[in-house]
Amino acid sequence: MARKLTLIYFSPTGTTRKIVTAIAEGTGLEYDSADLTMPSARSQTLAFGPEDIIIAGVPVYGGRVPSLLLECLGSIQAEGALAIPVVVYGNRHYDDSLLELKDILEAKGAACIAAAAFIGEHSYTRKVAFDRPDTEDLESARQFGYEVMRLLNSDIFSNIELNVPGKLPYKERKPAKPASPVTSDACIECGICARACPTGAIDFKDFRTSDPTLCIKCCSCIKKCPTDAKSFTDDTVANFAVWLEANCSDRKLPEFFTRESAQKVT
Ligand SMILES: Cc1cc2nc3c(=O)[nH]c(=O)nc-3n(C[C@H](O)[C@H](O)[C@H](O)COP(=O)(O)O)c2cc1C
Repeated sequence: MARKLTLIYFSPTGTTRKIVTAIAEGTGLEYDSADLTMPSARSQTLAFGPEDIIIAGVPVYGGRVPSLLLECLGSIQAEGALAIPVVVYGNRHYDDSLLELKDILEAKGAACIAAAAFIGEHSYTRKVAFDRPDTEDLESARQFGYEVMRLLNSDIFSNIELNVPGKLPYKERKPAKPASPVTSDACIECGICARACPTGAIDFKDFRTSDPTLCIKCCSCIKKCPTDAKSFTDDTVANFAVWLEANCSDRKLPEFFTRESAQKVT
């Protein structure tokens, strides 16, 4: 069967987009993209069928799939489609996020054939997983895409269920204290921050003002600001960044899961 590949992803600071794009390149298939980062894109209903392969990529937030994606992902129609859930995390851990993403896709009727967890520079601090995904990560992602297609096209493609790490109940979502970045005098009012904000939290009439109740602390505005004018002074973010720098500096490696790898283990 001729397969149609679609990438679905949410990626405020761009690491998830880089990974799913590299996986797609590795498959050798042409592909379409549904970038769910901006609010308008999240109101579309995505529909797929048996001829489709979906690569769904999300960043890990608190060990889970970001909650603002749940409604959009929950409205996908994917009966009979093949799916590859992918999470990208900031070198701490991905906890139950990969299992949660797999469960969401399967609840919509997709069959998950492979999955992966990759590492991206942490949203909160450039010092953790600095500049990842790097060349090695992107090569691993392309290789993973290639391998999935090889398995799919081979006789050994099995029907057994895909197993990924994670447990039920999923890690509890802790209510976050409302906060948003502050803006220094370095701001040149270019508006890149407001145009890049996935929740519309930054005021288009005054780029220095943002709504803490809408901010999801994704750090898109901070990382995209050309003059480094934005930062979090909020204790929880600043303290957590210090903790991450002290405790998560080891280089973690991407992990891959296929039905065939599960078969070898059993
Ligand atoms: C609100 C929030 C929560 C996060 N939680 C985790 C986490 O639980 N584990 C982890 O390793 N990284 C965590 N991260 C880091 C991101 O998963 C990581 O930086 C990812 O590469 C960002 O993806 P993006 O570039 O596509 O936005 C978190 C980031 C944010 C903004």
